[in-house]
Amino acid sequence: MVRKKIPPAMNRKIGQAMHDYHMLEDGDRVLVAVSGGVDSMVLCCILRQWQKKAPIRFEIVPLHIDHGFWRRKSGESSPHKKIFDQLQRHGIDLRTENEWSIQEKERSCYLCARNRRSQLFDLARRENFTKIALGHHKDDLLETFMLNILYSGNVSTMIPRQQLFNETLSLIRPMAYLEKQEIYQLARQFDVHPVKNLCPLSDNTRREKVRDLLHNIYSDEPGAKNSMFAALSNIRKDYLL
Ligand SMILES: Nc1ncnc2c1ncn2[C@@H]1O[C@H](COP(=O)(O)OP(=O)(O)OP(=O)(O)O)[C@@H](O)[C@H]1O
Repeated sequence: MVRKKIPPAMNRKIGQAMHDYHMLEDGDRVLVAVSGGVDSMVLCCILRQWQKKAPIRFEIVPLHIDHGFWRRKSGESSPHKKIFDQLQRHGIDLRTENEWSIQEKERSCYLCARNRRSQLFDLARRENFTKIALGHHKDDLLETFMLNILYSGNVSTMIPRQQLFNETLSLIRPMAYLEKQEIYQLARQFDVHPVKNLCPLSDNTRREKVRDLLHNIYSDEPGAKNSMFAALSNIRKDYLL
């Protein structure tokens, strides 16, 4: 059975993130970036529920960028219908665009993600969207923080709201305060299932390493996740080099 109501504790976290970072305003047009993974599909369902209840009016348009990996696998069909059907049950229409083409011999995770990002920005600006919503969550933010410390030598992460193009467009991450486990719980409740990513490349070894590392830290020290997350907004500049 599909239960659409978001449990109050999770709804409070979403509301807190929205409030802390002024994510939504009356009249917003929100382009929701949907990969077909569980996070961005749950994000769509959350925004749909908020749209029904919020005292402000905003529009949501979920968009999937099809990288076309399925074309190279026999028997596979486009992810559009698999995502579309699931979101339809929540009263949401999915739009799909083919990715801007990339030379196959040049394809890499970095290039693919950069290309997708440019395509999202371009479409958002051409069609007067005010926000692009992404499915990142608290665990993603902590992983990125660790990745940047361990491999890039800087202290930073993905921020819940990022202003772009003279503040005419913002990237928002409404699930910034939700943990991955909570997103899985919502996925079961909303009855959404990830659509398999058929990308033949996987350049995620560093992220996976960091994920394992963090998992071990959290198992040893159950309070560590919240403490690390709090540290992201408690910078003592006088005690840094
Ligand atoms: N093909 C795509 N089309 C549209 N948006 C995308 C696509 N791929 C990724 N995104 C957006 O970028 C976010 C981060 O992408 P990433 O590949 O890191 O996904 P993820 O952490 O596995 O999350 P998800 O479960 O949503 O795939 C996604 O949550 C989604 O909002």
